[in-house]
This record gives sequence, C-alpha cells and structure tokens, in this order.
Amino acid sequence: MNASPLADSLLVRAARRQPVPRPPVWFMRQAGRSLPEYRAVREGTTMFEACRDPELTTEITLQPVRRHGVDAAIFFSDIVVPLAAVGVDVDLVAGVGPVVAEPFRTRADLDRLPALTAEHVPYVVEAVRQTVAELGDTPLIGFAGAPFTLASYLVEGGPSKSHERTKAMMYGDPQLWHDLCDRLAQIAGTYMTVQAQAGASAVQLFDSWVGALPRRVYESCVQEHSRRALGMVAEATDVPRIHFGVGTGELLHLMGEAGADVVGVDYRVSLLDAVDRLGPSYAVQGNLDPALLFAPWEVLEREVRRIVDEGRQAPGHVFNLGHGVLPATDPSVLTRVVELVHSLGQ
Ligand SMILES: Cc1c2[nH]c(c1CCC(=O)O)Cc1[nH]c(c(CCC(=O)O)c1C)Cc1[nH]c(c(CCC(=O)O)c1C)Cc1[nH]c(c(C)c1CCC(=O)O)C2
Repeated sequence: MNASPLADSLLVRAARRQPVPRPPVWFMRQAGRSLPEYRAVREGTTMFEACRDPELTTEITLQPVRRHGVDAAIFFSDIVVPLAAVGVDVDLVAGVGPVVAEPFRTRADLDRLPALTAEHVPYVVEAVRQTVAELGDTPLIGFAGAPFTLASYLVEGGPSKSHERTKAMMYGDPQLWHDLCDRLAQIAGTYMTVQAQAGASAVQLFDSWVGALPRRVYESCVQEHSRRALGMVAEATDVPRIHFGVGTGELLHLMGEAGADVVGVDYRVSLLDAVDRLGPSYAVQGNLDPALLFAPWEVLEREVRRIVDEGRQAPGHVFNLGHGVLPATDPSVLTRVVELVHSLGQ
C-alpha cells in the first residue's frame, strides 16, 4: 500500500472530509485550448504525440498551475490513451473527440482489448514522476475514463448524444456488455493505479456520459464495473478517489457507493441537494456552470460565493466547474475565480 503523497494538501484533506480553512480549487480541462501557451506548445503535434512525450506532458500539466495558481494539477492525457496503448485503433480528432476505426459490436471484438499493464504506458509513469517532482507542494490528480463512457466511444465508434448502439448492446446482449465492461474496468483501474503509484495524490474516474442511464440500469449494468475500477486503486494505494459524471443528479448516491470519496456534481444540481442525496459519507466537487465564465463579473462573483457557501454545508468540498473549461473561455477570468475562492477563507 503506497501512502498518499501530500496528505496535508487542501485537496486531499477536503476529499477526506477533514477540516480545511477554504475549499481547494481546480478546473476540469484546465490544461487545454483556453490557454495561449497550450496552443503554442501543441503547434505541429498531435494529441497522442503530446500524450506520449513526458517533457511536453509535464509542461502542459504545469501551465494552468503557473498561470492560475490552482490548488491541484490534472495529469495531461486523455481517457482513450490507455485504449490506444493496448492496441485499439483510435484517433483524437480536434473539435470532434475520440474516433474508433472499427467500432466494437461483437464478442470477437473483445480480442482487441487485452489487459493493460504499466509496461503499456511507460511514458505515463515517466511523465507523472517528472510532473510530481516539478509541482512540489501542489497535488497531481490522475484520471481514467469509466467503463460506461469508454464503452460508449468503442461501441458507437465516436461521440454520441443518444448512445443507441451502446444501449442496444447493454439491453440486447447483457453478457457481452458485462464482459466488455469487465475489461474496461481492468484498464481504467490499472491506468489510475499506475498514475497513483508514480506519485499522483488523488484520482478521478470520469463517467462523463453515464447520466444517459436511469438509476435501475446504472445499478444493474454499470455500478459493479466502476466499483471494480475504483476498488483496484483502493487496494493498491490510499489516494482519494473522485467520481464524476454529467447529468447524474439521479445517480449521485450510486456513484458514491461505487467506491468514491468525492462525488462530482454538475451544474444542474445544487450542492445542497447533492449533499441531501449523498449523506455524510462523501465530499462533493463542483459545480460552477462553465458558461458563467462568459457572464459579467458581478454575476460570476455572486455564483462563486454561493457555491462556496453551499460547499460549507457539505462534509467536504472541492471547488470546480460543473464540467470542463470551454475552449473560448478567457483565461484571466479563471485566474480571477481562483483568487476569489482563495480569499474566501473562514
Ligand atoms: C469525455 C472525455 C474525453 N476526454 C476526457 C473526457 C472526460 C472529461 C469530460 O467529460 O470532458 C478527459 C480528458 N481529456 C483531456 C484531459 C486533460 C486534462 C485537463 O482536464 O485539463 C482530460 C481529463 C485532454 C484533451 N482531450 C482532448 C483535447 C482536445 C484536443 C486538442 O487540444 O487537440 C484535450 C486537451 C480531445 C478529446 N477527448 C475527448 C473529447 C470529448 C475531446 C475533445 C474534442 C475536441 O473538442 O477537440 C474524450
């Protein structure tokens, strides 16, 4: 069991529901197209080239920490990096997202999904080590895509709003669905564990699209697989686990039960309602609407203060957006939000 590094950081303390003078703040997608320095270093490099280059990965991960002074870094990678590492033919198309050359539809397709080991991702181990060394006192969050969200990309072949082929497999061939998710759980669990063992202080499991499912189906088709992925991290390390999805108001408690310390809340549900649904055993993360970063400062300031106030009613609160930073966001507004949260100590 690896002890959690930076156990006294605000992030780890808030995640463990220990008292903190103010909430830690970081932003999903804080490293990315909203930053001119990101666009500059990415010029002429594909997303996968950047993800497989430890120097570049380290630089991109550090950029938002330097610029905004956020209380945590998130490792620069993508949820499909471990799928590509085991041999899946997947591309990251700018402005679109992951595109899978041959979508997964039959049992024979499982042969294209071998188990992930640390040897598949040496550049991740190297980049996490370098990043952690350069971050000093700022914790690094490792992450993976959850089985449902990864399965959706594999089965649909790309981004989908309706997830029709994914649901067709889930309802029509449950055994194949469970076998696919079992492999994806191993991949997600290993990917997070590798990052934690290389020095990440926390991990986040992104089940971005699972809000497309009713509670009953989450329970019977998804929860056990996310539980396995999070359980692999818990067995190997004691880093806190964050579990996030979009449109998951109905699923929050089940996502906590799947093995989270912190449940991510999107902007559709108030933190007070989230705490009601979750009870005392979980910290919450969120939940400023990323679109509000385009609103006048007075409006934004009021919302940030409201969220920090609501977070004080939670057993633990990590300030974040309700989903990722939009590419057109003015980065100086993000810096100002960080300064405001930092000024709101008790
Ligand atoms: C669903 C999902 C994906 N990837 C991810 C998720 C879960 C988070 C969420 O719900 O938003 C996770 C992800 N992807 C990326 C990060 C890195 C770090 C960070 O959050 O700052 C993280 C945490 C980098 C990236 N991943 C991607 C980019 C953009 C590609 C580029 O800059 O060339 C980045 C910075 C590509 C990608 N990959 C994916 C999408 C939807 C896209 C965007 C497509 C686009 O609009 O161009 C799949």
